Amino acid sequence: MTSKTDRRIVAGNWKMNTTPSEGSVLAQGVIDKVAAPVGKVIFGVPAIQLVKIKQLTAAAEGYYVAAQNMHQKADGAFTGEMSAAMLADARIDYVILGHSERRQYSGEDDTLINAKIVAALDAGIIPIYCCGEKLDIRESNNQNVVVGKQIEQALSALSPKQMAKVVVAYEPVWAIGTGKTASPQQAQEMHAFIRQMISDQFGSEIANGISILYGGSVKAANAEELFGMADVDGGLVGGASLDAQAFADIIKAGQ
Ligand SMILES: O=C(CO)COP(=O)(O)O
Repeated sequence: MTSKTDRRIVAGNWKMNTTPSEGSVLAQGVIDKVAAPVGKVIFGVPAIQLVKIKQLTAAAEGYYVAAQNMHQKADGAFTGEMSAAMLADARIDYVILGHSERRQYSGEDDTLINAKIVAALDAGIIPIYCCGEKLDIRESNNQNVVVGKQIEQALSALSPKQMAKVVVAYEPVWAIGTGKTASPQQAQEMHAFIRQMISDQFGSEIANGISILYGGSVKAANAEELFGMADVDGGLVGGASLDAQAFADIIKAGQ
């Protein structure tokens, strides 16, 4: 049976921050501070840094690299886009898909995100699928309805074999970049709900093997408590992943 430690992932989402020079210093700083992380550590870096950070992490056990987006089509006249095959050829391990900032600023919906997830899996890239509700939905206590629908639209058409590879990140929009964190209990409730949904459709073995990460104002001070919850397998960290010491402390939280 898969244990919580097997599912452990701490991923940084640098978003549109760091120049290539700064990014290399940041990634190396983290690697130097945490030589053998428990579980996996992922750097989600700007496209221009993917190859360089992959080279830098190649010799560092436990470290992986994620793209922050990807196009759903195999190739063609899509100026400015990047395909799954390009990521696979560069040996990029993961791709963050469906982040709320892409939903908000680039109009991505779960039908499109599903197509991207399938394209990533076909190329051997692991999707980190982001879901999460906005503040008004949380205030009206409809978070399970909204997140349930996101999960269903983005993931329910996958085969069990495909689903077993997906990483899910629950990122309540009201907690992203706001300094407001979901309480450990709120995170646990939603993560348990997501795992139950996956179990209902794909079976308990697949559901128990999947990593479900929490994202939204994770920092060293709250990581241990959040990651200590039964269904919180780690984090997708924005702002705090831009500081080597802060991110290193989060990687080590609760270990
Ligand atoms: O969006 C996030 C990670 O993808 C979370 O960002 P913050 O950690 O800055 O709130």
